[in-house]
Amino acid sequence: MPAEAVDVVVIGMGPGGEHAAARLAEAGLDVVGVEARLVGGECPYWACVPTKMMVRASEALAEARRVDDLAGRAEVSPSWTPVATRIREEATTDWDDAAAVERFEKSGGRFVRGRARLTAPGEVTVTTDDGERVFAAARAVVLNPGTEPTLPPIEGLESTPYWTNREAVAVAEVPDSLIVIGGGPVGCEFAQVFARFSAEVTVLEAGSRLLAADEPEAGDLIAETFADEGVAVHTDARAERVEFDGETFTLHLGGGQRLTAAHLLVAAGRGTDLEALGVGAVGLDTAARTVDVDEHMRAAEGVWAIGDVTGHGAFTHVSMYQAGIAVADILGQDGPGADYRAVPRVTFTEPEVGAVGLTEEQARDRGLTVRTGQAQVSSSARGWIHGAGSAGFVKLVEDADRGVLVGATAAGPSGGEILGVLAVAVHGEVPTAQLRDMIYAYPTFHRTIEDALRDLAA
Ligand SMILES: Cc1cc2nc3c(=O)[nH]c(=O)nc-3n(C[C@H](O)[C@H](O)[C@H](O)COP(=O)(O)OP(=O)(O)OC[C@H]3O[C@@H](n4cnc5c(N)ncnc54)[C@H](O)[C@@H]3O)c2cc1C
Ligand SMILES: NC(=O)c1ccc[n+]([C@@H]2O[C@H](COP(=O)([O-])OP(=O)(O)OC[C@H]3O[C@@H](n4cnc5c(N)ncnc54)[C@H](O)[C@@H]3O)[C@@H](O)[C@H]2O)c1
Repeated sequence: MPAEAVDVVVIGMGPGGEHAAARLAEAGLDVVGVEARLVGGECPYWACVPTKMMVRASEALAEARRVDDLAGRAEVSPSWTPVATRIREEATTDWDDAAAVERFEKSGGRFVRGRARLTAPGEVTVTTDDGERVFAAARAVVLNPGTEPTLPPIEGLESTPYWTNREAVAVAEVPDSLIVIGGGPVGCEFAQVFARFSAEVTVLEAGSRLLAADEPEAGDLIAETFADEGVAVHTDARAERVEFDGETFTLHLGGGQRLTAAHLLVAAGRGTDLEALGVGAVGLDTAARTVDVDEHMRAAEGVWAIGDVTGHGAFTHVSMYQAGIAVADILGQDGPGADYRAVPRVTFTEPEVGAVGLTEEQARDRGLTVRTGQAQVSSSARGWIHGAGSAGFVKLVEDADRGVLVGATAAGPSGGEILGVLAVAVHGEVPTAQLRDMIYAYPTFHRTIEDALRDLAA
């Protein structure tokens, strides 16, 4: 089959791929964007956007339940209908990407629905419903395949109707009971949402704490909140076998312990099948977990990779940031390379856990002279005024030799928003002495940063 000559093929149109494909097409290149599922990727249809709509609704319930403490009396009768409707109609247009495809085509790109793989340097073969198409990309192939949920090795799991995030965002009704395998960001966000809508939820985490990528204090805080809200958490726990009898899942843990629930959500991490993507055809390791890229996102001669697959943080903002760098490089423009010192991340539980840069442990592992400072939100004037729902803390990680922050966590009410100040401090390497001289508005939650700076100096 003769190859169709093009300038660029983008494989996978997640947030970064869609952005890169459109910008390159607008720059006048002949761009083919290939997407197996929906243009926009995981984020708008099965991840960030619908889950944050769920979180928003569950926070409204939690606030309403605090009325009794603060403002009289409120009866709360949760209903999933407005959440499911919003996700179906507003967020995903019933999981239809027609508008996104049209937007891309208006930018000048050509869209192909299908599954693509590299078959030779510069050559991409796409399997579509109508057969195979081959493209020869003269200038660039951009890989943005994202990740798929990983199935943990639990006997019997594959033959059960377990959920991943894709089924969980699309539910029409809240499950009566739910076991969540995995206490990372995905598991914790879903667990709290469904519990606040009255599901009986159990989280099973193989490691010793929730939110393992964050400061231990963050995992402890979420575990305490879950205990208060009736979410059962089993850490250092692994399922060995699972059965489904048509109504109930039974998970067999080590030591004869069993857990049962009507539904099972697998949130045990994510990965990419690099073999299926054909990266071996350009000399890349098909057995690796991620595609190594340089600071301009170059993975091999004529191949750029962006997004989750690069292993620099599985976040939409990282994918978009990398897309911008790759586009500039492909267009031959000068520009700064990627800088990951201040990657912000927010887990949208309540308390919200915002973090940037290194954790204390990561900073120590790098051999830095580390000083930390910490303060509780509830001890600040605003936390005290706020009352119910004010749990949280700010933790600062300083490179004491240089007197700058290299990492920080803001957990609590609006933790992800307070993080903005800390991200600037880490990114700009603002001296901690200068942060101490700043004026922090009274009485805001972000004044907890000032308290944590005082603790850092003590
Ligand atoms: C439940 C959940 C909640 C999340 N919440 C947040 C959040 O609040 N904030 C945040 O920043 N991040 C969040 N994330 C992470 C975020 O979804 C991803 O980081 C983001 O989607 C960027 O991913 P990406 O650009 O690598 O590609 P993806 O969004 O994964 O898209 C890749 C696309 O490539 C397609 N594809 C793959 N292989 C091929 C192929 N061979 N041929 C053609 N097409 C292919 C896939 O179908 C997919 O559409 C969340 C993730 C999950 C699972
Ligand atoms: N708000 C956000 O920005 C947001 C939200 C959700 C996801 N994400 C991104 O998506 C990525 C994937 O998230 P995730 O939570 O699926 O993955 P994760 O890798 O962060 O967490 C998975 C957890 O599952 C546990 N686990 C693995 N196997 C297990 C088993 N057999 N039994 C019990 N526990 C097991 C792991 O120990 C780990 O703690 C994250 O890296 C994150 O960057 C971001």
